[in-house]
Amino acid sequence: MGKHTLKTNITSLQGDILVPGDKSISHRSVMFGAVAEGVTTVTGFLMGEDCLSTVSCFRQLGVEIEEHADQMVIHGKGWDGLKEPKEVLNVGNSGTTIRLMMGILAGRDFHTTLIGDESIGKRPMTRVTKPLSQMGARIDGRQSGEYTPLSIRGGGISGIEYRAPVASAQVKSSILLAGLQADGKTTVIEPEKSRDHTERMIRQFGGTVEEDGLFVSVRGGQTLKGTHIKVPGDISSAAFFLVAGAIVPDSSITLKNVGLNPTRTGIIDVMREMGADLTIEEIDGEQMEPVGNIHIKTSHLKGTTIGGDLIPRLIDELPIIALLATQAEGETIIRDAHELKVKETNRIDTVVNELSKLGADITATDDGMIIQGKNKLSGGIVSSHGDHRIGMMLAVAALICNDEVSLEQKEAISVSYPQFFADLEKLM
Ligand SMILES: O=C(O)C1=C[C@@H](OP(=O)(O)O)[C@@H](O)[C@H](O)C1
Ligand SMILES: C=C(OP(=O)(O)O)C(=O)O
Repeated sequence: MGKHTLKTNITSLQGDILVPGDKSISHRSVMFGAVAEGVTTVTGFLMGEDCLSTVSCFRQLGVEIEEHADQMVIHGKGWDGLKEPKEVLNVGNSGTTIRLMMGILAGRDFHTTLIGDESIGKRPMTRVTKPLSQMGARIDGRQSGEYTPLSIRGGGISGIEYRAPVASAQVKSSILLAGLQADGKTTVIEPEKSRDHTERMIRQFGGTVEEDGLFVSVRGGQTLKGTHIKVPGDISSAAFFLVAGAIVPDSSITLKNVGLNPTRTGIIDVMREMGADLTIEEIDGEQMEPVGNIHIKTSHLKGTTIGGDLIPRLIDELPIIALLATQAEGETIIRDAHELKVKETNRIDTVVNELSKLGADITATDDGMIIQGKNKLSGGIVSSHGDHRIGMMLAVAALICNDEVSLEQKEAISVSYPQFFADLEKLM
């Protein structure tokens, strides 16, 4: 947990980055592969700590998963192929792992206990335990099922119609995964549309899902069939280089093989609105998920307002967008982003506190932040607070700092982007 001196005063970033696999899609490829019948092969899988937590949990549930240099091979034996684990399952730092897995376990007639790291222990779980209990799963946990450790005994569940109080793909996916095993029909109604990788993947594994605006429904008793998944690059990882390219002088970067699912491209809309010099070349129209190359150059930016149904389309990018806003002309307002408070850290507080240490003019609000732009950043000692996205945002901030910057808890970055510093170096 040592201190790491970051590169500062960078005069140019040039080159190409092959963006690592999408974290959301990598998790789902293992989960769907595990409950499908037959073999699933996955290329482009993200070897980040979060996705490896998913792999280890499903191995403990009796699923054989082979890790090769070029692909993952998952030997699915259907829903009934999952077995009661002998030990507690540890999801590490991964909210996606625990919430989606609860949906799968809700349909399984055996007992499982789930734990995670210190950060997971503070993240709200009744958003999934409540609807899954309504479906008939027996779940308990610390503070009436709000926090880990959680225990679940599933099986014999029935479909529900559920109005989700927050736009969350983890909540939606958890309920849909339970719904695929429930009696009758299950419908989730979201306040705003969240990422739809689960819906796409149900279809790719031969299942059926109905979508009608903010309504998503599945019927129970569906058998899924193993398939091949080609995981695109993660736009949430690309985001750090999109912002770096826009704010570091004399830069020109191409991000290759980036997933361009419209439920994830909020950052592109915002950067264009702010005046970023960004172009996209779409490739390979045959995949379940659209993919393209994004080119970014040093840009003259102006402030903007970000809120409403745009928020779920860029929720994980808000820390790096806050940094972008410090370099824009005028004020940027981020609102309707309460969800930032329940991520790996309270991302409103960590972004505001850490960027303030570097000299940014940024204020926390109840549901977001307000940033005054055209701000020279200085230097200082900052921390990721164990949050990968905060760590990477601070490393990008350092590139434009005049004085020395040291980063504490740098290792958190391996959760979603183990090669981050190696990729950044390539551009210098
Ligand atoms: O479903 C997913 O893969 C994710 C959904 C989002 O969380 P919420 O569902 O809590 O919004 C996002 O922040 C997370 O990084 C991944
Ligand atoms: C919030 C995140 O992930 P998770 O919820 O899976 O921990 C993230 O990756 O920014």
